[in-house]
Amino acid sequence: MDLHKKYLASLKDKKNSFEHAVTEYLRMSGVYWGLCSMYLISSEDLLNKDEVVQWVLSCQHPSGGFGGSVDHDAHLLYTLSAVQILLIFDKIELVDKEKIANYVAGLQQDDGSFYGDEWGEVDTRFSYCALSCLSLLGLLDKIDVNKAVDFIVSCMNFDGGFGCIPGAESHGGQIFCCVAALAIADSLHHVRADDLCWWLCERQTAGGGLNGRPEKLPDVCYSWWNLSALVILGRIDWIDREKLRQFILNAQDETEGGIADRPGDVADVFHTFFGISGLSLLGYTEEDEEGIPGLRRIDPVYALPVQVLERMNVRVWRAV
Ligand SMILES: COc1ccc(S(=O)(=O)N2Cc3cc(-c4ccc(C=O)o4)ccc3N(Cc3cncn3C)C[C@H]2Cc2ccc(O)cc2)cc1
Ligand SMILES: [Zn+2]
Repeated sequence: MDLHKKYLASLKDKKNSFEHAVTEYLRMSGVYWGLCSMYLISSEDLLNKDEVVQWVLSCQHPSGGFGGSVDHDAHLLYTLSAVQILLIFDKIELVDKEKIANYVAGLQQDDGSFYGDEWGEVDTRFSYCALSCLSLLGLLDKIDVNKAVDFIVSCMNFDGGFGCIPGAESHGGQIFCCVAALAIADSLHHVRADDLCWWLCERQTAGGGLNGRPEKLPDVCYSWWNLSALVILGRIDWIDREKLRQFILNAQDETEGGIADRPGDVADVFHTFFGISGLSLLGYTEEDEEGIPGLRRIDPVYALPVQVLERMNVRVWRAV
């Protein structure tokens, strides 16, 4: 835990690294992954709250949307990340919620789908970003939720999984987005839970890690994508939790801190966040028996600390 705290706190000082330069376009999400990781290991105090909040606000456009960095175009991905950061810091009152909600609602299409931004890419990832962002702002009534649900259901495949668009293959990342979005819309009855959870538990490989599609290598981030869907559908016991826990712990960098996509690879903030979140979902938090001291609970639907959601009176997910 101490090494992970040092790793996460050091990210703000690595502004000249290659990785920092090539991930400028998603910096808003990178800050959310880093900050939420620090909160989950009870070390959010290591960040300069006012400095981060001012930077987030400097990325907002007149449209109400947020870009991935200063002077970057507004996008739904980074608008959600900005709202999540402000909620973790309890500073959402600094923004005009209606303005953000109007930006998000303006991206919904006639078939219920969402563009990621003005350039028109459609992906079920963006359906999740829209429903999660509006739900967190308490403004779900700004969109046609029934049509949003219809589009998501149109992306369901024979295997019970979901893809980016109708007819696209099932993928762990899209399955999280669609199942969590349907949960927010109180529409989980559309999910063929046994078929989908069979597909999800089949994603566990011999080494204990989960992959995102059949025949692919296991990857720590699917400890979030696949596992959160299993938790939402109440079937976490369909996988071997201890073997998955071991896979995540083996992906830790024992010298520098951080967690990689799999054992032996270089750690990054993306996989550090999803590894810590996976351990939290597996029930190894400070509230659980044999839990990791200092590890807090994460909500499987909103990917935010449960304590943050409870402070906001947003309904926290309880497995069915
Ligand atoms: C290293 O190659 C990639 C490939 C895709 C991407 S991505 O932006 O399309 N994206 C998010 C993502 C981020 C990172 C990363 C490393 C350091 C930082 C600093 O903030 O961020 C690394 C990977 C990654 N991927 C790729 C990936 C993860 N596991 C397997 N792969 C191939 C995911 C990808 C898609 C994505 C997921 C969530 C999200 O909110 C936005 C985009 C980024 C780097
Ligand atoms: Zn990954």
